[in-house]
Amino acid sequence: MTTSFRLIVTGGGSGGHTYPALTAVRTLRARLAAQSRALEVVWIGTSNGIESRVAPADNIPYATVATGKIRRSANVLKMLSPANLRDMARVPLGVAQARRIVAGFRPDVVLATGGYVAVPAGLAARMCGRPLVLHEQTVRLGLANRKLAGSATRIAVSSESTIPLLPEATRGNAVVTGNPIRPELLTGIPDRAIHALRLPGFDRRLPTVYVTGGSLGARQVNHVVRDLLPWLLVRANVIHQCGRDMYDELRQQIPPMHPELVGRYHLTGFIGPELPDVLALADVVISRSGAGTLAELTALGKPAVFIPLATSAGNEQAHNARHLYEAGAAMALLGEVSPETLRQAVEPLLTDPARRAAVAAQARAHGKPDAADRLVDVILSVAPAPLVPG
Ligand SMILES: CC(=O)N[C@H]1[C@@H](OP(=O)(O)OP(=O)(O)OC[C@H]2O[C@@H](n3ccc(=O)[nH]c3=O)[C@H](O)[C@@H]2O)O[C@H](CO)[C@@H](O)[C@@H]1O
Repeated sequence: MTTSFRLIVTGGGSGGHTYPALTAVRTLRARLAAQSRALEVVWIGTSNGIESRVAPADNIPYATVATGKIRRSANVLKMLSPANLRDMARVPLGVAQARRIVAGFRPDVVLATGGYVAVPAGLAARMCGRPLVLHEQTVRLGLANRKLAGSATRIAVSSESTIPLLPEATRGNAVVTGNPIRPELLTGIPDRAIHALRLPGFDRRLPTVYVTGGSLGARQVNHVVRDLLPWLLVRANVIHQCGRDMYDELRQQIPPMHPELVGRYHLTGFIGPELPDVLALADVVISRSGAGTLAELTALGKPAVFIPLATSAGNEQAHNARHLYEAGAAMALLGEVSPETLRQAVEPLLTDPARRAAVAAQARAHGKPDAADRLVDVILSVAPAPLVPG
């Protein structure tokens, strides 16, 4: 092997920030291995976010730094709440800790994928003079990436429509890569999901609906699906991912139903390694429109009904959902969210296979399955040239 490549990756808090980073690390590792180079990597994340489980499971050395989650509010008194003041005081500590890690490891590149933990490591990259690549999953920059944009060597974005929204001085550094998705998501096998999740009551003559509220689950999606279950389960099998924290509460609220219908329903907090197979089994998806899920569903060409998070900053999820809806690539609840509006949106996808196929084809046309490779191109392009033994 010649010289190894050193990467610091930082980002997390939710699946949306974590999985693109993980996919970039794996893709970079494979690319370097093909050139007989090794990857040395350290992930700087939070102590309890999804990344704290995902990175060690992939044998990626993991470090935490003090972070401050600033709770934004128009109310000055709320901004100055004890929790916010305590968290703001942690930011300089986190930067000092991240700086020690960056100075000691001397990475060729620092990759930051968003979430408040990315701020100290991104600032440390600049202080130590290391190239910083940001990756943004959504159309408008998240808070962490906005803070770091001026320090970035390159800003990798998921959509062309992000570039005009960047601070003017940084637009020249923007590159459209798309949002990396885990390659294994494209290789699922439906029958494996039936065995792995133990679904003997599923009726294979019926379509299967996968319900997902994003990595943390979504109470609104859970409730509207719960209320539509008696209607849905007559027509479909349902796998319902509701979020780890909401599982116990929701389990208690499932309406009493005929045992045959109950057998067609599977409730779970989080789908781990079975996700590729669950997606392969799904004929229709009911989902929040977070950027990660959207990138995955379009790459797979899955017909979906989106229920956007209405309060997300800049109404990001509604924007995502509307964009696909207007292209005929998804159904979306853009106004009232109720069991009845969900029924109206999902019924044509369940009962009309030609309609389902048409929406699926449009969805696939919006996918960018090569985003990880493009992001790795950007990372390699800003790295200092490797030392070649003379
Ligand atoms: C509530 C919130 O703040 N949502 C934001 C968060 O979404 P959040 O992280 O929830 O959602 P995303 O859709 O971006 O990503 C979810 C990721 O988790 C994975 N997954 C999900 C459920 C599961 O059981 N198993 C699993 O592996 C999905 O496959 C996907 O890779 O980050 C996104 C990307 O910055 C933003 O667009 C969202 O607005």
